[in-house]
Amino acid sequence: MYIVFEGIDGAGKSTQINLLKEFLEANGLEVECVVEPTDSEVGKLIRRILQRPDSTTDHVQKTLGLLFAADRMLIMDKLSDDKKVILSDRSFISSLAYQEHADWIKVLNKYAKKPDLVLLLDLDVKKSVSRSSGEDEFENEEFLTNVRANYLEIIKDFNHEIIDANKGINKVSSDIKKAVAPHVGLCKDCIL
Ligand SMILES: Nc1ncnc2c1ncn2[C@@H]1O[C@H](COP(=O)(O)OP(=O)(O)OP(=O)(O)O)[C@@H](O)[C@H]1O
Ligand SMILES: Cc1cn([C@H]2C[C@H](O)[C@@H](COP(=O)(O)O)O2)c(=O)[nH]c1=O
Repeated sequence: MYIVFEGIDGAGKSTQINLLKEFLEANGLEVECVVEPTDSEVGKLIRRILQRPDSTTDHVQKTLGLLFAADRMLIMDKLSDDKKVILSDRSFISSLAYQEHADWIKVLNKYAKKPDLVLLLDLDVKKSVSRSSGEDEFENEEFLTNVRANYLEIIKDFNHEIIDANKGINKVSSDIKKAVAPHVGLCKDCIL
């Protein structure tokens, strides 16, 4: 089972993945977490580029689209272990939302694994900017407003749940557990 967390910067993906991992393991499931960009040499290059002042320009966005596609190929083997629940912090859906909702991104990610379930943590853009470190040039209101709009359109093509990430951490966690439970054979109504 390959479950992907998506959402704009600061939506709570890392926080919620850790809480869901604890919950699933407490219920006897084997869980592995992955994150994009990865900690590979490609991922490290990506993170350096994200901090460049020109990272939101068209040509750098196209460079990032190429690099993200290559970076995620390096973890493809991890995503196909059917004995585990794989929780991923981002996927090729981020490339569609952040770089461009276009065929060239879909072709580049032809071999990327399609998620069994996408949890879109939908957050108000102003909250995103206020929660972000400000290290990445992406973390600005105008850019993230466009990314959020892209997500709400793109997500329709996937098996998904939209989670209101504006709520408190524990309420968001409860909503996520209820959304995931039926997909992993757990009782949804047993979750507070
Ligand atoms: N529901 C919430 N309410 C208030 N603060 C939250 C909530 N969820 C997460 N936070 C806080 O917001 C910040 C970002 O959270 P987190 O790193 O989990 O988000 P993220 O989606 O992984 O971010 P990024 O995509 O930028 O890595 C952290 O300081 C975290 O404690
Ligand atoms: C996978 C992926 C990520 N991004 C962007 C989104 C974020 O602004 C940064 C780093 O991600 P993090 O969750 O903040 O650690 O990279 C992107 O533009 N395209 C992608 O495919």
